[in-house]
Amino acid sequence: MKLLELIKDLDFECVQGSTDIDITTLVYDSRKVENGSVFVCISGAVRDGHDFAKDVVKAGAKALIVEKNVDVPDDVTVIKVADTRLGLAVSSAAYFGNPANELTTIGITGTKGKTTSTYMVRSILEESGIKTGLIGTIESIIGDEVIPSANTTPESYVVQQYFRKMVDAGCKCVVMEVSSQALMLNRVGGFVFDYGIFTNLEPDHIGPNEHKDLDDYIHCKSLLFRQCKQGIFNADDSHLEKILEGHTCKVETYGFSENADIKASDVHLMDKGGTLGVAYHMSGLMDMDVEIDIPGKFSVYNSMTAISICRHFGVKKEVILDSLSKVRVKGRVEIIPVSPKFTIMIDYAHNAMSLNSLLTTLKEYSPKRLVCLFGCGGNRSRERRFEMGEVSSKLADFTIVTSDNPRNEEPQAIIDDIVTGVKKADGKFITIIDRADAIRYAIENAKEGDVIVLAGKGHEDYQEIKGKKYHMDERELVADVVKDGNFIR
Ligand SMILES: CC(=O)N[C@H]1[C@@H](OP(=O)(O)OP(=O)(O)OC[C@H]2O[C@@H](n3ccc(=O)[nH]c3=O)[C@H](O)[C@@H]2O)O[C@H](CO)[C@@H](O)[C@@H]1O[C@H](C)C(=O)N[C@@H](C)C(=O)N[C@H](CCC(=O)O)C(=O)O
Ligand SMILES: Nc1ncnc2c1ncn2[C@@H]1O[C@H](COP(=O)(O)OP(=O)(O)OP(=O)(O)O)[C@@H](O)[C@H]1O
Ligand SMILES: N[C@H](CCC[C@H](N)C(=O)O)C(=O)O
Ligand SMILES: [Mg+2]
Repeated sequence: MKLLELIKDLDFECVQGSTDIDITTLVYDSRKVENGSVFVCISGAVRDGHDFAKDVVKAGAKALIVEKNVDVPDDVTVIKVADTRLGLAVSSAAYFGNPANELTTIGITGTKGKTTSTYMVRSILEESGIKTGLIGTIESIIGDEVIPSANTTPESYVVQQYFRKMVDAGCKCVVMEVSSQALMLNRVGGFVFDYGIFTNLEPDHIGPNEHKDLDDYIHCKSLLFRQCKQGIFNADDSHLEKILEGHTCKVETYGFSENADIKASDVHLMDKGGTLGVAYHMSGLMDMDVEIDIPGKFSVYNSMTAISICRHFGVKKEVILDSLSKVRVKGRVEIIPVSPKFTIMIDYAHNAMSLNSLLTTLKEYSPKRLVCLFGCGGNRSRERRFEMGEVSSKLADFTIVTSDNPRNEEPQAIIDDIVTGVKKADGKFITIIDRADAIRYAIENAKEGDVIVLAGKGHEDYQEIKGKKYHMDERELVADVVKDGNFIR
């Protein structure tokens, strides 16, 4: 491939060398450079790719894409752009032959509900015969291939690479989670989404290496709607007006609001003995009764998100209802069958918003006792700890404070922060630093009618301590306790 072909859609200045050269690979990690590579210098959170300019030339790079000046031999082509992350996105799209043009692309953004909605969309579209790829927090699904995720939205090069693989695997469509960080860091640059969806927004991801403040967080989320053709929005969210600022897409809404294009009403929570679910009526652009075996009022929103999208594909109502009745998402209100006398579920709520909506909705099922077990991630927003502590203390009847992924922080220090929040609301609690011990305590002390929530780790099968990931799957921890049998049955 000629270098010019790769960068033709970029706004660039050729500082030295020629654009009429053959290149082999496009790379943004110096360790992957080969003879003939183009190296994109990214100024990251930890390292600066420009610092590797000399090394990559030694390793065979024939061209560099930069945003700062670099000192390399004259025969190396240097292309300067304003933003190398955007440069990487646009050149990656070209490198993989602009696969987004061969797919219907759906991007879902919002603080919560992205993962759940993407699986619902994929389930409905696949059931109706539309082969659909998925990219998100848990994994990416490309035909039969499943790749575990490091980020909710991967780097732009990986996004384009997965799109290409999806096209090659016969996918007609892709549904992906678009995090605010991804929008901030141009991971989804270089193409226009066919559909952009906004689920909801609450303050989150504000801190070092994330967003500098709430306005920046909102602004980044709003960028999706300058980069999609059809926007679909939660009409009930108080931040909607700001999210719509500067939008260039067509607008359609869903929610409980009178003026929503797709409206929900008559919500009934269902408790079928061990299975918690929800039913509601949908009217407006779509008229149908919906029933799903996933608990929570937020399941109404997530399913409305999915149905609003799938409506555009002309999917039949029966297919929608059938696939929604089957869809389960790992670690999202995932009920583990242990005893008919109490309910235990694994969930991914790891901030105040999700914990609040989860516990609020579970309370509506009128459990005899709501028990909430959680910890908070180290090297993440400290505010989350106070807030989650307070939310659990307020809403749960009993809180078990334990560890999540301590990362490089002291587990006890994180727990102390959570306890500060718990004490603010005066709820009953216990602290058990080891998560396995805490889970054992929760089950062995379960009472009839309890709903026990293991919050925060969801699909994760590890615990990260001081830079190392140790295997830890809550399903296995629960099974270990069940094996010993010291609980009510
Ligand atoms: C702070 C942040 O967002 N970091 C992300 C970012 O890393 P970075 O580019 O800043 O990496 P860096 O280590 O500083 O390196 C800079 C450049 O130098 C290059 N380099 C580095 C070393 C070397 O020897 N040679 C070399 O060339 C790197 O390849 C890179 O191009 O780009 C990487 C690739 O896309 C991401 O994996 C990484 O996510 C980290 C792991 C992370 O924790 N991100 C979080 C904040 C995040 O993005 N979260 C969102 C939302 C999660 C949710 O759903 O709630 C997400 O989408 O995952
Ligand atoms: N629509 C919603 N509104 C509020 N809370 C929700 C909603 N959907 C799910 N939740 C709660 O948030 C948790 C995470 O949901 P989900 O994984 O679908 O969201 P997400 O946007 O992908 O989140 P993340 O950014 O953490 O990956 C769930 O386990 C549940 O407790
Ligand atoms: N992708 C998010 C999820 C964290 C989930 C929770 N288990 C934690 O470790 O805080 C993050 O890395 O911030
Ligand atoms: Mg997610």
